[in-house]
Amino acid sequence: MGFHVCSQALSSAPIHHQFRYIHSISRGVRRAGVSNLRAMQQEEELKPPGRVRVPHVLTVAGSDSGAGAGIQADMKACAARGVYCSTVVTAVTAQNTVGVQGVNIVTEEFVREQLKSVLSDMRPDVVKTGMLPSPGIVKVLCQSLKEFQVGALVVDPVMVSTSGDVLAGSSVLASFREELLPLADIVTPNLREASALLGGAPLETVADMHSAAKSIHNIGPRNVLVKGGDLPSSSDAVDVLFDGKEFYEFRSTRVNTSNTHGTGCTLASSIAAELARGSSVLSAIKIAKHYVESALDYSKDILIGGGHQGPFDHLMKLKNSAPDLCARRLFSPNDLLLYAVTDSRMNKKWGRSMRDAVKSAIEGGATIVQLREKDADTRDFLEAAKTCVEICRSHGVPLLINDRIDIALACDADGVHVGQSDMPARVARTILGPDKIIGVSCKTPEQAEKAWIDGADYIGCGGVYPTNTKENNLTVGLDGLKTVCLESKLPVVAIGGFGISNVRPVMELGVPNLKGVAVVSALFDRESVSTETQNLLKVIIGST
Ligand SMILES: Cc1ncc(COP(=O)(O)OP(=O)(O)O)c(N)n1
Ligand SMILES: Cc1nc(C(=O)O)sc1CCOP(=O)(O)O
Ligand SMILES: [Mg+2]
Repeated sequence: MGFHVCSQALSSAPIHHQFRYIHSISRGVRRAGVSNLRAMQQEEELKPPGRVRVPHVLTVAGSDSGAGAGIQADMKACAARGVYCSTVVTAVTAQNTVGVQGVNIVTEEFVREQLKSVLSDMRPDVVKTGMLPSPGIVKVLCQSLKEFQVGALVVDPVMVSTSGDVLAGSSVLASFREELLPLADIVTPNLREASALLGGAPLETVADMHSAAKSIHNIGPRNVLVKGGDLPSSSDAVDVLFDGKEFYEFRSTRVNTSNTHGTGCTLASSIAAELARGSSVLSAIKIAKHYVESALDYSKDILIGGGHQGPFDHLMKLKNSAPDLCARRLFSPNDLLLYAVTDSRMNKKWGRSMRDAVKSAIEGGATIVQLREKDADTRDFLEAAKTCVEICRSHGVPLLINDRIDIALACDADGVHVGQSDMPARVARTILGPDKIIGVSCKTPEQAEKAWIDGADYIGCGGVYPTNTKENNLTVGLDGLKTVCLESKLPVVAIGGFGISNVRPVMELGVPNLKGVAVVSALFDRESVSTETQNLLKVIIGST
């Protein structure tokens, strides 16, 4: 299959070079009688200018109607790892979290047709196999792989589902041994599959796994990963890799969850995805294992189905929309009512930590918080921000970071606030994705229009009154605020010089877009942040 040579030769090359090279090598090998170099040149010439090749895995597997395993798991894993995934369906199963209720095997002719469609045109970098339910289908696959060579072949020798149902009978075993495994760059049996491939002797210890990996390697695959997730004698999950020379052990703490349906498919397709991205076999396994563990850990408390083995969340996003599991919720313009903006200098002056400042503001009734820490050390800022995220989330109050998109991402804040000379909102939106809150400072209707086009959620308009908190800040006054509010398509929070004595006229402007006031010194340059917040909130509520 050619992958082994590539990975050895390129292990120290930068990842994007490795990726380009794997494409070139695999294309080169495909053309019999043409030198690799010539084929590589032709390949580059064939690529239309300005178009980018993307890593691509073809999965040849069965469909799982419950979507925890099989083709569906492979597609989600590849999507999560940033790799395109095409599919050849070998069987359609009726399946849920209880078990497999039915299997409908696709004809050999139609599997061949699917393989030809994908391999002749779309040229996947890596083929990954899962459920191959008949010796005839294994034969068709092996013939196609010889006709259309690919960069690497990952074989997950699926035989029995996690619920204990047989997905490939013993007749398939001989085809695996004689035809498929000799073509594989890596095969990933679990304990039962490894035992079945070797004639049925049970594997009970890590030493048994070592000798099984070696024996399976003798059948022909370049690498054998025996997965020890079910090993009764170990409290850790141990997987053993044998590459023909060395053994490697991958140990990880078991995730305490029953949501493990599809872990085998996911690990194999994640390995395939990493190989397609240009990783060596060893790195691909490491990255894939880490990814599967993170997804299992994220999903350990999700509930889908009534059976004893649930699916997990490959994209680690489902809980964002489950209000009972996560206090995070979508942005509402009413969150802007009393917007507390912290200030590192004021915290220092009053001997307050960022955490205590945020906690007090929330206790006083702040409806949204922004960490505006202009001279905080990055590491300290990140640590404090993580604590503030926890506090805010436990109170259902959104937390935004001023200016620093990196800190917002690292602490998983709810969003950012950026000004006219900070990172453009359009770029921040691309980096942060659709779910985060983005606010933009605007002094004019034109800036407000641009913020809307760029995908912001709200604008901050000021300085309404003069302020000592921000140097050289242009004041727009109540009239400027009103003009911006009337033109803005986004909700507006007013900022600059607000306190108990002057907040009422702003709230009484009577423009529907104006949703609240953002305040720094009147809350944080005071002895009791919670009392000041409470008192200001009373005035705001009283005037709305
Ligand atoms: C709610 C809100 N509005 C405006 C600002 C000011 O942001 P910016 O113009 O980027 O200035 P700095 O705060 O970075 O000095 C804000 N922070 N919050
Ligand atoms: C951070 C900030 N931005 C402003 C703007 O006009 O965009 S005014 C300002 C400072 C607001 O502080 P205080 O509440 O202490 O006046
Ligand atoms: Mg800024």
